[in-house]
Amino acid sequence: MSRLIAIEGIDGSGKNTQTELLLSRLNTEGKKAKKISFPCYSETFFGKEVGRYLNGEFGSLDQVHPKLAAMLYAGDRYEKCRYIRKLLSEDVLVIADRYVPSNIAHQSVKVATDVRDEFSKWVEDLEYEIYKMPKPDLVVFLDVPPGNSQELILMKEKRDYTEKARDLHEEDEDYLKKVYKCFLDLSAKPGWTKIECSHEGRLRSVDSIFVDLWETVSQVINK
Ligand SMILES: Nc1ncnc2c1ncn2[C@@H]1O[C@H](COP(=O)(O)OP(=O)(O)OP(=O)(O)O)[C@@H](O)[C@H]1O
Ligand SMILES: Cc1cn([C@H]2C[C@H](O)[C@@H](COP(=O)(O)O)O2)c(=O)[nH]c1=O
Repeated sequence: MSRLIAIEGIDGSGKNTQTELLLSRLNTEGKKAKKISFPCYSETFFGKEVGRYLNGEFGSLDQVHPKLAAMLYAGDRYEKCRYIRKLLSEDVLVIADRYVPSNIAHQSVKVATDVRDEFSKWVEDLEYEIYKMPKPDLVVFLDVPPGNSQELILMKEKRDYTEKARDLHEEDEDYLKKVYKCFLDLSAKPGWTKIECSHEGRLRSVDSIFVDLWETVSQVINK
């Protein structure tokens, strides 16, 4: 059972929370599973540079060309490519807390709408063709609207790469709204499942969201 499952969503949408629960449930069920989180801020050469980018050290959001930012994230993932391939070859289920779709959603919204598809294709070529990253078998979008996620961002623990409560991406609410819309559009594509994490404007509980996530993942791993 070689499977790569990516959990996606905007900043502060509960990806870490849900991927930890998923890993623990898979282990309880006796499945071989590992979790990997991107960016790998402290482990990889490019991950450290991503931290500097998100701390604003290379310029503001509109000063850093999205292709250059995307290349930092892609480089970080490429440094983990061999590890992921090894796990998959050993039939270990790999749960990715963010993967290539994060690069598409977060970087493509910085370019004009008429060239967004072209930009997304460029990211896919870079990651899947040039770097030969394995493609995910399932992408789950945790649908938390930006209004709900802002509170969660502020609940996060301090990060090593920044002293700020909100990093370069998180502090720009208009940008996060565009990223959210982009994820919504992507989640209609084949291979994606969307989980609605809020109801009537209120965030659902961690446990109830996990019920839906487990049902979605079970269908893929039991195929
Ligand atoms: N459904 C929920 N209800 C209430 N609090 C939640 C829920 N999901 C997550 N949280 C809390 O929100 C904060 C952010 O969650 P988490 O770190 O899982 O998000 P994330 O999507 O991984 O964030 P990021 O990608 O920006 O690092 C944490 O403090 C977590 O405990
Ligand atoms: C993997 C990846 C991430 N991003 C963006 C998404 C977030 O705004 C940050 C990472 O923050 P987190 O709190 O550590 O999740 O970076 C991106 O633009 N491209 C990517 O590939």
